[in-house]
Amino acid sequence: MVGLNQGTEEHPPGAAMKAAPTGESAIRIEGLRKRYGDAEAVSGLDLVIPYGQFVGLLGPNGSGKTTTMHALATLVRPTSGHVAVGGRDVLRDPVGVRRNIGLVFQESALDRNLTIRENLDFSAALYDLAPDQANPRIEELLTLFGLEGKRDVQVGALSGGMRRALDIIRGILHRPGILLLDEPTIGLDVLNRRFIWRYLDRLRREEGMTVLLTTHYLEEAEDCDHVTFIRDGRTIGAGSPEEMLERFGAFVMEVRGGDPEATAAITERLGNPIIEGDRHLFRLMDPHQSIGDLEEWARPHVQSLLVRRPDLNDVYIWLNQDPTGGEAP
Ligand SMILES: Nc1ncnc2c1ncn2[C@@H]1O[C@H](COP(=O)(O)OP(=O)(O)OP(=O)(O)O)[C@@H](O)[C@H]1O
Repeated sequence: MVGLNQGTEEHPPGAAMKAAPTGESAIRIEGLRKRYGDAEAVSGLDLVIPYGQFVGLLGPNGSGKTTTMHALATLVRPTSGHVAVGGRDVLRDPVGVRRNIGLVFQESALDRNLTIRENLDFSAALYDLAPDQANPRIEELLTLFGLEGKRDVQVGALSGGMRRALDIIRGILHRPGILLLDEPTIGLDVLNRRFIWRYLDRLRREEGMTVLLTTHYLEEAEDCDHVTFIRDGRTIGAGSPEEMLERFGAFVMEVRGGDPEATAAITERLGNPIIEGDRHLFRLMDPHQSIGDLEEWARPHVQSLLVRRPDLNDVYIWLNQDPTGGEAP
């Protein structure tokens, strides 16, 4: 991948910023704390991301995801701890950090009164992209995202989905080596979400881009190399999605609307369930455990009963109810 920024001493203009400069991690967070008055938004977070990895930072509302992203993007000053991006410390070299990252944040960075093209030209200028570098890139991305016919339309007149696509174009215009995505697909329909993920996947594979993602759509994190679940600003579980699913169990028996007798009988066989609304999730650790008789007995006593493979949504619910659950055995 060619870095189109103006360059620094280590990365002169046009130098290849192929992901993996010597030894450094793309992202290194050590003991990050951020306090707002008496409240602690992030409480000692550690996260190290090697170059080229796709990592999900997952957690409920208010768990500290955006604050962490903002600390990485030099928008929030850590109260304590050490944060480095692309080998650069966010406090000592914020300009160097910003030059090498792309941001797609919850709040759009677009100016609603400018047209698409004006927004992108402005962004290109911010990253010191020369017009002969920026113009083909802008046109390529507008075409790819189906916005080429709208280049002269004011951003305020675009649909929410188009604005989000434009936010993403803006985030990757300068070919950053490291991309921070804070709920990038919020508000997009399924087709647009899939499209954007296919494109980001291509960028990762072809250009070795490092991606840190927060999302509430946990299926988007299934392709991550690593996921870190946080709550109250602390890690409550971390590993590859496969490892997390394995720790959760081989299968899950999902029961809705069971009468108390049925729920008690299943609990006796399978252990305490994870309860979410009217759903009881029973974890089956042994893939060979025979439960056919239990299923048959329970079916008439419940509204629905399904035995299925677990997914990251199950892991998320489990860890939020049992924050020690995600620790490696
Ligand atoms: N500028 C601020 N001033 C005071 N408190 C803040 C500020 N920004 C965040 N917080 C608090 O810090 C905590 C973490 O917020 P943060 O936005 O990082 O969570 P989040 O995990 O990104 O949530 P969501 O999923 O809702 O976006 C919350 O309790 C929030 O109220």
